Amino acid sequence: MTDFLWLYILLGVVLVVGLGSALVVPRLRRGRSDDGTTLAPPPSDVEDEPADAGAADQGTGTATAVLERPEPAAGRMVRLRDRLARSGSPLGARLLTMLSRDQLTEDDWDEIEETLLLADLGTGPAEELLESLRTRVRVLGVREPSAVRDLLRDELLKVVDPTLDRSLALDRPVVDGETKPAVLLVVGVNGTGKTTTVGKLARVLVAEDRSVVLGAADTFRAAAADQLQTWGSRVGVETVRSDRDGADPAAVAFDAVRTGAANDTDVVVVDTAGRLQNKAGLMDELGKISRVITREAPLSEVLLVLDATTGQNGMQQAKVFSEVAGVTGIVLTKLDGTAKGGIVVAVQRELGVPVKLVGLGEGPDDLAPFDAEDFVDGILGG
Ligand SMILES: Nc1nc2c(ncn2[C@@H]2O[C@H](COP(=O)(O)OP(=O)(O)OP(=O)(O)O)[C@@H](O)[C@H]2O)c(=O)[nH]1
Repeated sequence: MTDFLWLYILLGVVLVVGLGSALVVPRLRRGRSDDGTTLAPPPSDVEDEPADAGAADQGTGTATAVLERPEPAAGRMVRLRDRLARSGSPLGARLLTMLSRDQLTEDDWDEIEETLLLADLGTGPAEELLESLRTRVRVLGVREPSAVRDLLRDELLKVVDPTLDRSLALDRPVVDGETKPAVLLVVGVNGTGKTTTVGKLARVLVAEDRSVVLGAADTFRAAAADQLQTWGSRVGVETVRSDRDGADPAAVAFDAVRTGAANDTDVVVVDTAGRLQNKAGLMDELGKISRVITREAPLSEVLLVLDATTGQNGMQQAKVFSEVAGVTGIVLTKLDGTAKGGIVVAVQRELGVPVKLVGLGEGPDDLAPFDAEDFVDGILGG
């Protein structure tokens, strides 16, 4: 009898332990997401599937008690005027002074050309602008300051090109009858302001009442994911990330898009490290990220972030990124820190894609949709 009693106790213990682990283990496997979303590994039949696909962890960062209300994005470019004025003698002011001289000699025209080149406009657009100005000044004989200003405004506007479509592609694509999020991939050399731009862009989208998920696929710099999560949590936006240093960026990007699709999110914005070790390495990394993302949803935009203060020097790297990543739009950051606005024109010409957004400072709402007229008025200074 005593022998049977021990047997019953043993059976009871086995049952309790078995039941407990059946309930607890799956919960642990779901990661630390507190909104119930599960981690989503990429399809296993993929030949270039990331080694640690599905390893991304999710930090919702939505627990912040008071969410910030980002400003509407419209009209932000007006700030450019003040910022440019503070960053040194604006291009426009110098040109206006020269063009208003009584008799414009060859030396004056040389000086004007030099000013345009120093402003990073690039040789082609600078010559074009100069030619046009020379003809119109000769024909019209304008000297009166307001007429000179109008003329210069006109010509600058032409080279900046107000006809380009600068809107972000945010329409949600439909794949096999399912509406997916619009996916924006953000690439560029480290230090140009990618992570900050993704954070600011989340705010622009939230201000437009869109739901957003951020993907912290810059797994190279450990602090980048924290930085992004902080940006997101301030406006109630979820950040999908990995807590493991050096995790596969493609896996994190995939998980972010999967999470966005599962939650019926409008836009997923993916930050990348994009370190320019060499062209082949970069092609490998960005190629893998976009291939893995497109298994879940097509890429709506590939935005290249460029630092305006690096001017023509940044152009070579920009070209490599544009060749490798199929860039659809440019974000020009730190425009507040340079008097050389000409880079807007040069980069559009070189890469053949429009500047869509500009960074005008370090403040959370210092990212503006690019507007050609506001930009020209900004560099003309008033
Ligand atoms: N003045 C100014 N500073 C900016 C702007 N955009 C970004 N920054 C600053 O540029 C610095 C670098 O920004 P990050 O966003 O960390 O750059 P990143 O490209 O993500 O860098 P990695 O993560 O190393 O690749 C930060 O100090 C930003 O505040 C801008 O439009 N104007």
